[in-house]
Parts: sequence; structure tokens; C-alpha cells
Amino acid sequence: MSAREEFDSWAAEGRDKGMEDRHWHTAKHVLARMPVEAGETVVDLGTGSGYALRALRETADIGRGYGLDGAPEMARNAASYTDDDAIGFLVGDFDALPVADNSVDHVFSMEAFYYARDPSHTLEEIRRILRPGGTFYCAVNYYEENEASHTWQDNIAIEMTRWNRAEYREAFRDAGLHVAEQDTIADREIDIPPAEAFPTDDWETRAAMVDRYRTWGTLLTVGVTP
Ligand SMILES: C[S@@+](CC[C@H](N)C(=O)[O-])C[C@H]1O[C@@H](n2cnc3c(N)ncnc32)[C@H](O)[C@@H]1O
Repeated sequence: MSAREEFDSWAAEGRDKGMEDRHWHTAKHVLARMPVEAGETVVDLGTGSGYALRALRETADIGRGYGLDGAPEMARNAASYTDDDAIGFLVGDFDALPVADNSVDHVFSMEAFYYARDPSHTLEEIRRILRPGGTFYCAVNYYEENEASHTWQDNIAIEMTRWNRAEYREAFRDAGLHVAEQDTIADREIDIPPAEAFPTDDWETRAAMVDRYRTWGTLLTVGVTP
């Protein structure tokens, strides 16, 4: 199954909003760290419901936001959640970003980058579209150190790239981005039941759930163009 088919069906089932609810716990901290100034242009890669751009319009007064998604139904849903003319949604693939060279101030991506067919090439594409001094805020929950995430590949037909923290830094540098920051952002909002509630449908032990959300959470790697 292609990413387009897989995520079109997610959008049709309304799972875009479910992702927004879950990802917001840590995505909002990533967005708050971005050095975005009023009037700047931001691209959101794998935008899903488009919540990131709606938030940046409210909190940072961005001038233009473009949400790119490979699934037309995702982009269509995202467009339906806002009537803000400064935000637009594009259908496109991480392989070839439909964006001009040196035209974007910041790129954000939450829980999407590892679906790229060739993530190293996607980093080159990001480097190409960013202006000098532009930033890429790359947030992922599927990564090597987050052991609980390893099983996710079993539930999805699209091949996912599972880099570790060092591999993210190395790939950013290989694409010509300086690594300004790398951090893990814990999910402090998800409810973790008391020990006696385990095992649950999703978790064998409380310790495993704590490790997934409170210890590892979301890996943020920040790249800056020279
Ligand atoms: C797990 S969702 C995350 C959505 C949103 N960023 C969030 O935080 O809720 C991943 C998104 O990336 C998109 N996507 C996956 N592979 C893609 C690709 N190769 N090119 C463009 N978009 C892609 C999917 O259609 C989906 O909307």
C-alpha cells in the first residue's frame, strides 16, 4: 500500500483529529521553541490535520503557512478546518518538495519524517527550500532509543526509517544543516494508570508505558541552514 492510500483512509476515518490530539502533547512544546517571527513563511511536512500552522498563526503571527501532505484526503480535511487565507495545503511527496529554492524561513514536521522513502534526500530538499539561517524542527516518536515504538512498523505497510539520535544528527550534517539542538520531549499529559491496572490492552507493564512517554517521548532534532 502507498503512503497516499494508507493515509487517505486514515483521513476518511477521521484519524487526523485523533493524531492531532495525541501529538499536541509534545508538538506544542516543539512549536513554542521555534524562533519564528511575525510575517515569516513556514512549511509543515506531513501536516495531517494542519494544527501546527493554525497554532503558529495564532501564537507567532506567521505570514504564510504551507502544509504539505502526500494524502489528498488529509490535505482536504486540513483545508476544511480553517478559513485563514494565509494558510494553504498542498499535496506532494517528501521526495520532491513543490517549493522554490531559498523561499522558506522554517520547516516543521511532527511524526512524519520517517515515512520518507529516502530521508537523506528529503533533508537535502529541506536544505534547498530554506533560506540562509532557516530552521528545520524535526519531531519524531519512532526512533531507535524509543524501544516501545519498534513494533509500529508491524502495523503499517509503508516502510519506516528508524534512526537513532546520532544518525539523525549525522544525516542533518550530511545534508548541509548545522545541528543546533537535539532533545527528547516527554509527554507529561498522557494518563498513565496505576500499577495495578497493568497489563492493559496496549501495555504489558507500567514501566514500559512510563519509558515510552515520560522517558523518551518525542525526539526533536533542530537543523539550521548556514
Ligand atoms: C502520522 S501522520 C502525522 C500528521 C501530523 N503531523 C500530526 O502531528 O498529527 C503522518 C502524515 O505524513 C504524511 N506522509 C507520510 N508519508 C509522506 C510522504 N512520503 N510525503 C508526504 N506526506 C507524507 C501522511 O499522509 C500523514 O498525514
